[in-house]
Amino acid sequence: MAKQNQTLGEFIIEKQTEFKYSSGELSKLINAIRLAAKVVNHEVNKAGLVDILGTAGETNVQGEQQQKLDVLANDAFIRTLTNREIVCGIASEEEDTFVKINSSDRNNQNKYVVLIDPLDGSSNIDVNVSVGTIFSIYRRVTPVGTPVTEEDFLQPGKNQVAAGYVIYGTSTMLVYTTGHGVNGFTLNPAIGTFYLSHPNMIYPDNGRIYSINEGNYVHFPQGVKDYIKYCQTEEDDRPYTSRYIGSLVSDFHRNMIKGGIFIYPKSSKATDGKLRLLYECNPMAFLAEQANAKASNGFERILDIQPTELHQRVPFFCGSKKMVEKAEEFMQKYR
Ligand SMILES: O=P(O)(O)OC[C@H]1O[C@](O)(COP(=O)(O)O)[C@@H](O)[C@@H]1O
Ligand SMILES: [Mg+2]
Ligand SMILES: [Mg+2]
Repeated sequence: MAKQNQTLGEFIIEKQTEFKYSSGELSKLINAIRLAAKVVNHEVNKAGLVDILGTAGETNVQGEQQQKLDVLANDAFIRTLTNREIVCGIASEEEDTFVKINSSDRNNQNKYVVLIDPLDGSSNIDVNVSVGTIFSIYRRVTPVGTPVTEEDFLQPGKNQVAAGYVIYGTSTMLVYTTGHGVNGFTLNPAIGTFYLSHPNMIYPDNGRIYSINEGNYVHFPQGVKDYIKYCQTEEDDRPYTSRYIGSLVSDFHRNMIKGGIFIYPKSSKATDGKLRLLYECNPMAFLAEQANAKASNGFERILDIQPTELHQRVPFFCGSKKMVEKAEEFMQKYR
């Protein structure tokens, strides 16, 4: 049983002993992510003091201007995971294609691949609003001992063995699941240790917060427009409150604690929406379902979607079960 204020390190060991056949590889991997998160946290906290605000001058495969912190966080996670030789491949929002980790054959004995969004909420970096990191872990499908292929990354979200995020906000937290509930750990910056502060996190079944970039309203599908109107109507426990931070991790975290729905729909400007299936929607959907919530593309369960491309985008409806079901009802009307 998770004990309040248990350290993340203790929790990882305790959870490992619960699995008789566990090789300890996943524990080492979560530990490495913990370390990389601390490295990035250190940089994020002093952004503005040192020259890490602003753009890096490069454009990533999505055609987005890379922020200096995007690049820094990407390097920190790839370096930390590579040096510990515990994964056989990494895919990242900031890398055109997946990175094969095979400095020596021994590396290929590893059975996990990791997909990361090293810095989520990039548009908020320079304005001191909370940002995050998102990670997703799979067991490879190709034989151990052979170089990884794209097939190892293009797995449906329901195959994830672990997923989580780090939020660099008023405090720094690491929140993750290995398919046995969701637990949140807060970093004590004085001693650099994560402590279990939010055991067994559960989304309220219903909520009163809706979170969507209404600036795109005119481009939204009619179902989404109708749902927004529903949220704003003076009836029953409505109107709901509108909250939109613009960092997926932060909007998700708030909704998980308070109850709410986050929607990034497709639009006439972005026919598949904006968020990436593999390293944004799948990990958040796994966490949501483990916390008794729901995640779909408005019609289909996110975790059932068969990926076809590393950086593909999907419409994203995620949050308190009753709210997502209501939004899906509106979408169904126009299917
Ligand atoms: O500015 P918009 O269009 O509302 O988009 C905000 C969304 O884009 C993101 O910033 C995309 O993630 P990245 O910052 O990792 O590219 C999400 O965190 C956020 O939910
Ligand atoms: Mg992101
Ligand atoms: Mg990002």
